[in-house]
Amino acid sequence: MLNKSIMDGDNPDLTEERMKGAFDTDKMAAVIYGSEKFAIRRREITESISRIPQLADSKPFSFMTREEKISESCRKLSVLSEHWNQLIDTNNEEEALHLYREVLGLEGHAFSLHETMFIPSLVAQANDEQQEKWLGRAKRREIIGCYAQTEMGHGTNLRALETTATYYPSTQEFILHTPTETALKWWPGALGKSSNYAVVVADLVIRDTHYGAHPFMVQLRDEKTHNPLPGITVGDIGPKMAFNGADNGFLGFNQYKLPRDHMLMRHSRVEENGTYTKPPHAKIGYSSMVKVRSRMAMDQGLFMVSALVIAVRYSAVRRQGFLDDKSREVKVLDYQTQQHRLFPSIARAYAFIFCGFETIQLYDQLLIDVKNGDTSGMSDLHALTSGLKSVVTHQTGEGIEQARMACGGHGYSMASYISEIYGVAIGGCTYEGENMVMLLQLARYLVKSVELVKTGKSKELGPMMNYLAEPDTQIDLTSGPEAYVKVFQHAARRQVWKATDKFHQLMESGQSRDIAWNNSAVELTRASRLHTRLYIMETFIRRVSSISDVSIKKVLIDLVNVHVNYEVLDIGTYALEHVSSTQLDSIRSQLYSSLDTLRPNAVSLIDSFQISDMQLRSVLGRRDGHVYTNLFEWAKASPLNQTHVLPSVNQYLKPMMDKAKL
Ligand SMILES: CCCCCCCCCCCCCCCCCC(=O)SCCNC(=O)CCNC(=O)[C@H](O)C(C)(C)COP(=O)(O)OP(=O)(O)OC[C@H]1O[C@@H](n2cnc3c(N)ncnc32)[C@H](O)[C@@H]1OP(=O)(O)O
Ligand SMILES: Cc1cc2nc3c(=O)[nH]c(=O)nc-3n(C[C@H](O)[C@H](O)[C@H](O)COP(=O)(O)OP(=O)(O)OC[C@H]3O[C@@H](n4cnc5c(N)ncnc54)[C@H](O)[C@@H]3O)c2cc1C
Repeated sequence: MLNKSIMDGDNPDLTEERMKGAFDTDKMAAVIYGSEKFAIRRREITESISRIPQLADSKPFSFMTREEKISESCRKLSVLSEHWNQLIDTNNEEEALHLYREVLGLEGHAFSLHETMFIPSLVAQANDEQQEKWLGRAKRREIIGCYAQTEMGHGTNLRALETTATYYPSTQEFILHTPTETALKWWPGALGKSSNYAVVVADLVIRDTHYGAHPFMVQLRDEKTHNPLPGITVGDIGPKMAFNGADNGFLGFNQYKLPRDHMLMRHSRVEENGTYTKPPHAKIGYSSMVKVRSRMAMDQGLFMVSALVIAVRYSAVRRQGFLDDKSREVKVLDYQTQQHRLFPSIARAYAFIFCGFETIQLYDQLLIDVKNGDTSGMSDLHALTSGLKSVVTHQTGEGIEQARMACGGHGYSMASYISEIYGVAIGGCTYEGENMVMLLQLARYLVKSVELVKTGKSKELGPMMNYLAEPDTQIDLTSGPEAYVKVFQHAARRQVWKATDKFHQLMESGQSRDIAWNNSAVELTRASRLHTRLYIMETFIRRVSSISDVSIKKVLIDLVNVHVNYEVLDIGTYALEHVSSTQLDSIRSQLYSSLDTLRPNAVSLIDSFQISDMQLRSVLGRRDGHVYTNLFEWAKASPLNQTHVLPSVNQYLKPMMDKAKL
């Protein structure tokens, strides 16, 4: 059996799709998740979880209030605490994340930021003694931590953070203080009610000199009572668009005293007498953000996949309208418009995940390099992850919204769960740096690269930048996916040069650097997007070329074909400067035929992610495909349907109608 999801009693339409799959979904899972070993571990963990009934959802998330969601995740965390070691290798971050996704879902929980930013901050920023003191406690979950940086008045512009940490040599203490309302920390996940510790980012002040943002380890709550400590104001910021299982919080300090050794001192130091040692790289304190950004291609890819699993399975069982055969309605997946809506997103999701693997590894390597005193890779990774987080979050949002619409009316119901996936995913357009701002960070790097080429220093170009120095060449579109890479290189190069030239010309015309930058900003962000999309395409092709299994490679090449054709058409206005409109027409035809080629493998391609029903939390997207029965059962379970007559009807509607009758 090639598609390992086939089971007796499933919806026959889905079984038919699974029978058509031309490759082994377990083997594809091994490619997706980086190794056969990890793909197997994922399945084992899912299987073990299913044997612990207390880890199941006590009712569908969509019927829970915010308070119930928070209580439910805490209940499960306490159950999990009895089983960590038997379920996962606790030192393996990917296993832990898989466990969290399965059991707790994507709406957030008390440890949302503990694993993703609190522990990584201690790993990257605390010195050995500090790690000795706190890291073990954090890893054993004796304490719960978060990452408190953003303030009500400032998130993007870190240099303007108002919270101060003023050092007093006489007492060898810092005083943490929130000088204004806008200086309140605002947004940090799990800060409001769950965390008792936080890595707090504050402006370091020594003898009236401001040294800028530095990280501090701060206890917020009493370890016995969980009450806020004196001098600390902390609470929840209220409901959000999604992610409501998390208690994003506010935090204020009133002259709060902190011992000197609570500043995280791996890279910068404050001595007892107040002498300050600066870090080896000015932005080394930003590493926790780079860590999360380096994960985002992977995590967003999985968000998009979740929506696609739902939409593709549903499209294979939803029958509406006729094609050739007028005796039976067709599966909506057979419509070209449906395929055009969904398949390019499947391709992007695979591409994002392959990119994600690379950037996660690059971050891990950077961590080792920095520990050994080599900070030279920081700028490259910052530029790459800034562009990547912006492009993948935007395209993931687009893809999830298309998936919702592809499910028609039922997509709009919480039974599909797509609206929640969408709400959580698009948070990524904002967190870890607002997308426009991060595209402009990459643009700085691109502009500097062009300046290197212009001044004859092309040899100094960073990785991925050599194409900026190359001349335009003739493109032969029949030569395979590499030709499409060339189209992207031409388009990205032209846009990067164009934006840089504009910026330079404005400065030459007398505008200050900052004003000229702002007046070129839209063109600069376009350059960053094209550059990043080129990187995604190259990585996708490189990864697929490296695969040896013939049947897996074949279907992934089909997917690459969908990707390259779709992407080039999507940047049509830029591509037109390098390919003729006749060539674009032929790309269009190839896209339509590549959708056709992919069609029989569509369900197997999304089944290969092996996202369990528990993790998916979608009634519409369940593996068994019994959509209508499942939907009806779900609606019957709605709290509104537990009585025939609601109290509000008796209290308001009936008297109103009765009065109208008089
Ligand atoms: C199936 C389901 C699957 C489930 C998956 C589950 C996954 C879980 C996901 C859900 C979890 C949710 C977690 C949410 C976490 C959110 C946490 C946050 O937002 S925390 C808060 C996040 N907050 C933010 O992200 C705030 C965003 N803001 C910032 O990061 C900064 O203010 C800035 C970078 C924009 C500017 O900084 P500024 O200091 O003003 O610097 P200048 O502009 O003046 O540039 C000067 C030079 O520095 C250079 N450089 C800069 N950075 C770096 C770097 N890191 N390195 C190296 N270099 C860097 C720069 O290139 C330039 O170089 P050059 O050109 O001169 O050569
Ligand atoms: C779900 C979620 C979870 C979060 N979790 C955390 C957390 O755990 N810890 C934490 O510390 N923070 C957290 N945050 C906060 C988050 O990091 C910030 O909201 C984010 O960095 C954006 O900053 P901002 O809110 O100041 O946006 P702003 O910068 O105010 O953005 C508003 C607009 O101004 C534009 N803009 C701003 N500056 C520039 C510029 N220089 N050039 C051009 N345009 C500009 C932006 O593009 C945007 O259009 C979270 C946020 C969300 C939504």
